[in-house]
Amino acid sequence: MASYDYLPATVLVLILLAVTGLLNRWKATSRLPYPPGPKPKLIMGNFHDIPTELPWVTYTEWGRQYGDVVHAQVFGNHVVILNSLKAAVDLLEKRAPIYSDRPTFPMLSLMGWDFSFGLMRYGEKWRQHRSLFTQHFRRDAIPAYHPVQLKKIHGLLRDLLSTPEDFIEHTKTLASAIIMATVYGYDIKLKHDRFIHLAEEGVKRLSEGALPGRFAVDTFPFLRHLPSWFPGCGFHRYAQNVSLLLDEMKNVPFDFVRQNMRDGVGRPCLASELLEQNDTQGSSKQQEQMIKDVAAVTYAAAADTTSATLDVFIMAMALNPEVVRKAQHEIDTVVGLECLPGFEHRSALPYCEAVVREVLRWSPIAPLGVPHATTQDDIYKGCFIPKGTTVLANIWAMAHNESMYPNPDKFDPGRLLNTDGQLNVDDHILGFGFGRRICAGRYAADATVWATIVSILSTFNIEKAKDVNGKEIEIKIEFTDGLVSHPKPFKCAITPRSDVNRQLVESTTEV
Ligand code: HEM
Repeated sequence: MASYDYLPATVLVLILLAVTGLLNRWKATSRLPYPPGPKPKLIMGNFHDIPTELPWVTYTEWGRQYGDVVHAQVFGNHVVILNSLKAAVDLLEKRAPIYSDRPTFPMLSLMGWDFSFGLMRYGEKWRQHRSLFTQHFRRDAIPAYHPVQLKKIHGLLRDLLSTPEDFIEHTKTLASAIIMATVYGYDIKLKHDRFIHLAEEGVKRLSEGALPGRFAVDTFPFLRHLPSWFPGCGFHRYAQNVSLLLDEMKNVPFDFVRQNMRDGVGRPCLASELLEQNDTQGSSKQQEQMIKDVAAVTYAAAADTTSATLDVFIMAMALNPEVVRKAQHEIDTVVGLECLPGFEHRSALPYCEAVVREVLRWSPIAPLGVPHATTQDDIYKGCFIPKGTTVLANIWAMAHNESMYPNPDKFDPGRLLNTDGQLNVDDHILGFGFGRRICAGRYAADATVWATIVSILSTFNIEKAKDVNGKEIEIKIEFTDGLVSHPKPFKCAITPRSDVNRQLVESTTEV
């Protein structure tokens, strides 16, 4: 047939194009070096140089040795670490169109976790999901959540009154309770809550499954095409189980919302609002799936981050009694002793605001943010950054930069205030990340964290715990590894400031 006559020529042209492309790429790469970094070994690259424990500390050290932008390579994959705010702003914000992708891991999509727009590739689907989320979590939408946030925070105060030693459990419950109430209109039960169990399991399997090196398929993606009975391919079964769990995690709370809407007992919440819109507009199944996905992302992104931040706050207070006293003095002066603080007091509490900002700076709970990735080759300060590079913002290094924050390990809210006691201009919260992938829930997070911190400070003292001999138990400042880094368990004493405060907490009601 005539069309076959063109085949050899077409193949030749395609080969020529490919060779030219490769040549161009080779020329670019051979002309310009990658950013400086530890010398890679053959095949494995820097696999053995990348630490599994507290990698941000090693990356900060690399920053001192090699500069603000450090390059490493793992089995041919490029990784660039940004150790300064300037480099993060230059690349992740000013060049956002090409630095807003997320790296892909075969295990992530096999498990079904790529439903989350927080981990999704940059593109149209991500844009739609993020925009749906933002409608409900943009700055001016947050005041609608204040009543539910305060109600759940008052529940936390009651929990701290009855079992203060379980404070880590209580901050976790608070973070979950706020999210479940705002997203699904659901009040969690304290023990054995099915929704929370599903959500926690889903998030746990994500951190286990996405752990670098846990499954060979992430290093050798071709393995995904081999059947599950093939030796070393057990990851298929693991992924399938997680995927079933995720389906339940997304669907079960929605069945609850739908049932309540039908019974007319539903409370306004994100899911019911979205479902109503969807029903009245007669939208598609695909639209409903997007609503379920976006709602489910919220739990995954919000619960752990918020509770870890509150645990950092409690640790910082136990270590810094003078900060507790100053903040309490400010609250007593502005709010008085007869009531609990509310959002209307916020602008009159600059010292407390500085405490919140210092908590987020002193120990950022996502020290390396969430990895970004490049969608095009790029050149920065004379160095070549290839398309597909994983880009890590070392938030920990930026927050501990001595020239911006002298004596950075010291917890000192005063560094964020002018001499007149008002907040200084440093209001860039590094802990929320950068550019188009910046934390989409930051306004909700900020409101919850602020209100919890001032509510606890207004009613409780936080001090080091004492042993049976009355000797203070030292607190080790240690954090866990992982995408979200929590303080390692520590003991402290959380006691009501006075009988008046105790009664105030007791007088808050459950309804
Ligand atoms: C103090 C608590 C929180 C901290 C420190 C935090 C921090 C972060 C960070 C560092 C990122 C990655 C940013 C980047 O890629 O540059 C992120 C992403 C995200 N966060 Fe948060 N977060 C917090 C709470 C929340 C809450 C309460 C919600 C939901 C209500 C939320 C929703 C999200 C979402 C959806 C993303 C993914 C954004 C995207 O990929 O487009 N976060 N967060």
